[in-house]
Amino acid sequence: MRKKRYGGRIIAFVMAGGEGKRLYPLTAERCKPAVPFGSRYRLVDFVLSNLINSEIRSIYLLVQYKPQSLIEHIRRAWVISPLLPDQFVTAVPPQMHKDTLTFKGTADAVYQSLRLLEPHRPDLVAVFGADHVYRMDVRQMAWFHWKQKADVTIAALPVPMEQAPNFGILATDEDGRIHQFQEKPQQPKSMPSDSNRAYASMGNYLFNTRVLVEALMESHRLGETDFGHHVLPRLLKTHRLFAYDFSRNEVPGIKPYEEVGYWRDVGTIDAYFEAHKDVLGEEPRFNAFDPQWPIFSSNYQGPVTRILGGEIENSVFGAASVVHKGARIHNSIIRREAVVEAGAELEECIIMDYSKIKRGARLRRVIVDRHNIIEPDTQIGYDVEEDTRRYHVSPSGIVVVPRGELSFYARNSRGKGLGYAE
Ligand SMILES: Nc1ncnc2c1ncn2[C@@H]1O[C@H](COP(=O)(O)OP(=O)(O)O[C@H]2O[C@H](CO)[C@@H](O)[C@H](O)[C@H]2O)[C@@H](O)[C@H]1O
Repeated sequence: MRKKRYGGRIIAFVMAGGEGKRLYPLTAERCKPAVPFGSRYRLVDFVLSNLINSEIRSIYLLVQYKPQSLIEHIRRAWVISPLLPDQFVTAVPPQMHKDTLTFKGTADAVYQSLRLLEPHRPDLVAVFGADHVYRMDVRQMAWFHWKQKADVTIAALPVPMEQAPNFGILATDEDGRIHQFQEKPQQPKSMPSDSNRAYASMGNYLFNTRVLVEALMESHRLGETDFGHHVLPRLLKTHRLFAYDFSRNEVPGIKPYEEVGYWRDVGTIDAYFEAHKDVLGEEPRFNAFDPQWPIFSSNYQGPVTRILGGEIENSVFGAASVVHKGARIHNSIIRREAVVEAGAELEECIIMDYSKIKRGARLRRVIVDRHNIIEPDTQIGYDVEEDTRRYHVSPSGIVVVPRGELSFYARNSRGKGLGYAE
């Protein structure tokens, strides 16, 4: 497994300002990195866990769009230790220097935060996205970067051709040196070895610190704002850019049945829904509960889940949920403090925190966002026309019930909506 180690100092900027338009309505009130995932995570937990497990523990999280849920989550879940000042996850809003009130793009976000590097004097800066579900040992990428004497290394993996226009697409020499980079090309080129797939950037970069600082100062001067569109194509002409093949990354503890190099950009409701299927089953494609590579999240102190009866198959539950007698739950994910009442039926559903599915309601292929009450005997997922009138329906027919309104608090028996589920 991992034999050689990179010995320099690495600081991380995690770009967590994404609006996630295609995940609407899950991103109506929160940024994409704060979108809940699985039974207890938010999307940002994956990149943060990967960095922490890779011993990169000085992390600046660049936030912008609707950041409140994300900031609250970081405050509760990601305090490393006040005794270790070099180990932190800090949310950084736009610095409002001169003319800038916002981050104008990913490169501008890092440019505005460059001063934060000064006290650390890192050898490398990891600039990572915050929106993906995966496990990665970043030390292996750093070792590759050092060995190749790279200025910039981009983590990359093959994707099916039909998805390629959503990504930065690379072409490399045999040793991984990049000779072409196109951000989201209309007509992507396939890999020479596989005409059905293109080699895509994962949006995770390692930069030699000086190269990054000089490149971003130049970008700022030129009015460039984005890594994929501007900075990387320009650096390609003058510097050594390499692609790190993510399929070679070996995460300790991976089970034989798991997909090697599992990585999902859950950018749309359909992709988000599909990725949830990967965490279910006796042999899940992606197992987030690996003691050798833990995915950390909030440290919840409430009660455990209570199952009072019902018929349950292939489903996972967050803490403090309640399943009443006579409920049927199949192939579903029930997050924290959710309640499924007697006679309610859930088939392939994601029920988020603090939501209640009342007696006799039937839901099929539905995502219920937080703080909702689904009234008794409601049917969702059985009549597309009706669902389209009332909710959001994705191209493949997944229904999303948006986050509950403030009236939820008034309707909830405790008047607050945050008591333990009953
Ligand atoms: N203004 C801003 N401030 C702070 N953070 C911001 C931001 N705008 C976006 N982000 C964050 O930056 C990351 C990249 O998001 P983008 O929307 O810029 O690119 P996209 O994911 O489309 O492509 C990118 O990621 C894909 C892989 O998903 C690559 O293939 C592609 O080349 C690359 O550009 C995300 O984590 C997002 O949350």
